[in-house]
Amino acid sequence: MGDEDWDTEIQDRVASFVPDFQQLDNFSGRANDPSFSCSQSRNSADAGVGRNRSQRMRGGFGIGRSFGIRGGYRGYNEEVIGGSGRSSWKSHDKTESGDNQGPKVTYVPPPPPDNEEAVFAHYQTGINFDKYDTILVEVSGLDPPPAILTFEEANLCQTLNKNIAKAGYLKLTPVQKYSIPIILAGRDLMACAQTGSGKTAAFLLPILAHMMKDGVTASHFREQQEPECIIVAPTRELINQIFLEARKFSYGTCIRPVVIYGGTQTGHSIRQIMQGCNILCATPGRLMDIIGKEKIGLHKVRYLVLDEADRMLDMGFGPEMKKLISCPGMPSKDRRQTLMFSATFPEEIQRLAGEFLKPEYLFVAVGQVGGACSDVQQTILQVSQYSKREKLVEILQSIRDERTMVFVETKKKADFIATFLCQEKIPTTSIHGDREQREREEALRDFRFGKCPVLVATSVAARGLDIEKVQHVINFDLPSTIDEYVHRIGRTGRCGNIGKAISFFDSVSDSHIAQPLVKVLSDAQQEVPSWLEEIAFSAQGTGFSNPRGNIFASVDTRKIYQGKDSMNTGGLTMSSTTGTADESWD
Ligand SMILES: Nc1ncnc2c1ncn2[C@@H]1O[C@H](COP(=O)(O)OP(=O)(O)OP(=O)(O)O)[C@@H](O)[C@H]1O
Repeated sequence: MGDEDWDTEIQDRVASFVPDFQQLDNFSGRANDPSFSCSQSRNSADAGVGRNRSQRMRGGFGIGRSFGIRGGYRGYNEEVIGGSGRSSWKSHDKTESGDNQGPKVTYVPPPPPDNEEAVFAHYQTGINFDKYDTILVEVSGLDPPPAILTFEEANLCQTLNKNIAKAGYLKLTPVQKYSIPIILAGRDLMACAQTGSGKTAAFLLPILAHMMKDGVTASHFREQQEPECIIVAPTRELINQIFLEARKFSYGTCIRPVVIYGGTQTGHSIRQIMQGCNILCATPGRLMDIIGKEKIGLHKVRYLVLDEADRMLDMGFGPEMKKLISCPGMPSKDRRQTLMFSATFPEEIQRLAGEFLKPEYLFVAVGQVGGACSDVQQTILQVSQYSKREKLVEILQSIRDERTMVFVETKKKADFIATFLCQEKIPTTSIHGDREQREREEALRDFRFGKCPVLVATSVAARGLDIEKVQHVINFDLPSTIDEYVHRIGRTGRCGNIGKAISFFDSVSDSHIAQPLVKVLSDAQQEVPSWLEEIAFSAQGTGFSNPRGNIFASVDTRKIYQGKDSMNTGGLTMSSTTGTADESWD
């Protein structure tokens, strides 16, 4: 994972997927060997694979390319922070791409299909969807509105209700039951709920309902647009997915969502915006670039949403988000509604979030904060680096063409493993930050539609992606943090469906994660192998004694820091509605 440095992507936009087959033999059993190379990954940052993992555990906003909170090193490969966005909000950059380095980006993504059937295409909820109702929910903060139990109680307008029905939504998920009334009541919110449990609709529906009630007018062609809502997410594919959800729920209304993200032609982003923009879905780099080019005015922003908020606030994107909220024209936190969603919310990130949220924001925790989705059957296998490829092939051959995501640590390795699997006659594609955006989207399409049932991915695909029928996740390499593990395995077992996650544990390189892994497994009532318990036990006293790396909160951190000056303690009371969360992670 250490190779996913943010600015390497700028330099290496034209990488093509033409793996060097001769190199494959060199790869055997030397996954972390920096000497191992591949022709399409001409990226010196890949040498970072050998970095000491402990470097990744430090926190706080910093400068440059140092490592961040919970392994949140600067930027992964998720989004290029445009040159203009780094130093000032205003762009003086005249290049099309907005990036000062690297070749001009000319990719214009194809427009999404706009026939009604395609807009509302969805997959079925699974057999465990109703079990969501038994998950404990905790709400903290002053005077929260009561949860709703049905869509009718939300009192949304007719068009929204029709769209909800066409999307196949019959019942609210827990995060929706609690978040929708909170957002409708105009409150700021930090919400944490397990992967695949409907957080996107939990913020989109009430925002759209408000906008409809307020009589937001259709925006027409203008050089500068003033959106009412800005949604940011860390990866291009995820923000595109959120845009498609926004387009679905706003279907037949005058509200116009627009998506802009890196790796595509900036001129295309500008043209999309100029045609009218009520809801702007953006990755941070492109957003700051467009603001710098004064194509977006911020005066009317009433809703600011940070999806995967812990990621958006850590070292990678935190500085950009801070810049965003201090851009000229951006309403102060008192005059906008700020909403944060994720499946994981480390304590330090919650503290940083206080800068963005009104002091009396509400905190919703569905189940255990940062807990793995209980619909994913987790298996940990002890496999050494030298046996991983063989084991992978054995597993993939036994599960045949069931859709599988294989996570690896580096971009180079993603290409090598993908090529290797193709040679083994297993149709495979790959997604990572060294691939051009066109290739990334093609890879996702090939995977989504079953042309390639195996997708080898780096952390770029770990969060948020909602792909039908992903039955398996394989961690060929375990990630450096437990939160990343939780997000990765959450690509399966979504919306009440069952999924399986298999992780290769190499006791030489993965012992740092043994303790939090044991905790996550046991919290999700999964079998914990005795060898893993032993490794976790022997790791005690080595600096990892807190199972979540000492920076994880099970609940609203305002409770822990109540009365301490450094914390945002505004309006904290407990108003647990259906039970209490497990606080043992503190
Ligand atoms: N009430 C509902 N009824 C039926 N399907 C739903 C409902 N809410 C959400 N879904 C579907 O469940 C899937 C997962 O939702 P979503 O992507 O919003 O999850 P998430 O909680 O944001 O996950 P992640 O943490 O991985 O980002 C989507 O396909 C979505 O359309």
